[in-house]
Amino acid sequence: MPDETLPETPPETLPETTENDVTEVTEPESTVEALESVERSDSAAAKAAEHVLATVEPTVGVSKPDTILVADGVQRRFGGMTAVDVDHLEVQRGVITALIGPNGAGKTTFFNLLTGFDKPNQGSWSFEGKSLAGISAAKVARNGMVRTFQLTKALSRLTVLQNMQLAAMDNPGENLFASLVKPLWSGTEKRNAEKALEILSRFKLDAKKDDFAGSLSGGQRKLLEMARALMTDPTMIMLDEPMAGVNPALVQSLLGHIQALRDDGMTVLFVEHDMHAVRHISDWVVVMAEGRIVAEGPPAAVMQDQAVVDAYLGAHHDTDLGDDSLLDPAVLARLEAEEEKR
Ligand SMILES: Nc1ncnc2c1ncn2[C@@H]1O[C@H](COP(=O)(O)OP(=O)(O)OP(=O)(O)O)[C@@H](O)[C@H]1O
Repeated sequence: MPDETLPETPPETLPETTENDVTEVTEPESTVEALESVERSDSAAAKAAEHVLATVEPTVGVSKPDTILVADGVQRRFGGMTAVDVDHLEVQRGVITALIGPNGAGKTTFFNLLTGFDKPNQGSWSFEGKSLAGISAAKVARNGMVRTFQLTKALSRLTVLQNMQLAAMDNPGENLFASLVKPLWSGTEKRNAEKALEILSRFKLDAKKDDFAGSLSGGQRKLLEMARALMTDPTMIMLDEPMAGVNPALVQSLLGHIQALRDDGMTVLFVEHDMHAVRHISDWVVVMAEGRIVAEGPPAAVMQDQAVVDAYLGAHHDTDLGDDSLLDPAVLARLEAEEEKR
C-alpha cells in the first residue's frame, strides 16, 4: 500500500470526537428517551408505504404489490445445524423493512446470502427480477443492492473522505482496502470527491472529512457507513444493525437519515436488535427464529404476534420488544408457568 494514502498520524493517537461535535443540542440519557421524541415520519413516502402495505395480509411469505427482492427456498447449513431455512420472502419496493429475531435466528447469515457474501446450500433469490444466486458481492452491489459494513480496522486508518472515495470504486466491503493500490486522484476520483462531500454534508460529517474514520464516535461511524453506501447510488440499501453502539444523542438523527433514504425513493432492509427503533421507523417487519421466518407484518401488529412473543420472550423474559403492552399479566403468567415446567 502506498504511504501517501495513509494519514501520517495513526488514529489511536487522536482524541476521540464526541457525539456533540456533530449534531444534537438536547442530550437524551437513553435510547428510549431519545425515541420518545421521535415521531413516525409523516412524509409522502411514509404515507404511501403505509397505504400500500395496509392492503397486504400480515402472513409469512405473503405476496407484495411491488416486489423488489424475492427469496425462495434459501437454506444455509453449518455442519448439522440449519442456520437459514427461508421458504419464501418478498420485499416491497420503496419501504423500510426490518429483519428482527432473537440471537442466532439467522438474520446475519440470511443478509450475507442475499448480498453475495456467503453461499447457500440451496435456494434462489432475485432482485429487480434478476436472479442473484451465485452472483458475487461486487456484482450484487453493481446491480443496485448495497449493504453497509462495519468500519474495519483498516478503514479506520483512512480519513472520512478517503473512505467515501473508496466506496465509489466498485469495491464493496472488505475488498475496499485492496483498491488502495489504484491511483486515487484521477478525474473520476475528483468527481467522486465532490459527490462524497455532498453526501457527507447531508450527514453533517463534512467538517470531519479529513479526520481519521477511527476517531469518529459510534454514531458517527454508523452515519459514515450509510454515507459510504450511498456513493454507489443504490436502489436498495441493506443496513446491518444501524443502531448498534450508537449514543442516544445520535439516535434521532440516525433514524431520521434512515427514513430519508426511503423518502428519497430507496428501499431499505435492516437488521436491528433495538425494538424501539424498529417500531419507530419500519413500515414492515419480518421476524426470524431458528432460521425460519415466523411472522411478518406492520410493526405494531407483528410485535403482538404470538409467534414473535414466543420467539423473544420465551427465551428472554426481560427482552424489551418496544411495547409494554406485550408484558401484560397473561403473557407473563404463561411464560412463568412454562419456565417452571423446565
Ligand atoms: N460461519 C459459521 N459457522 C458455523 N456456524 C455459524 C456460522 N455463522 C453463523 N453460524 C450459526 O448460525 C446461526 C445463525 O447465526 P446468525 O449470526 O446468522 O444469527 P443472527 O440472527 O444474526 O444472530 P445475532 O442477532 O446474534 O447476530 C447461529 O447458531 C450461529 O452460531
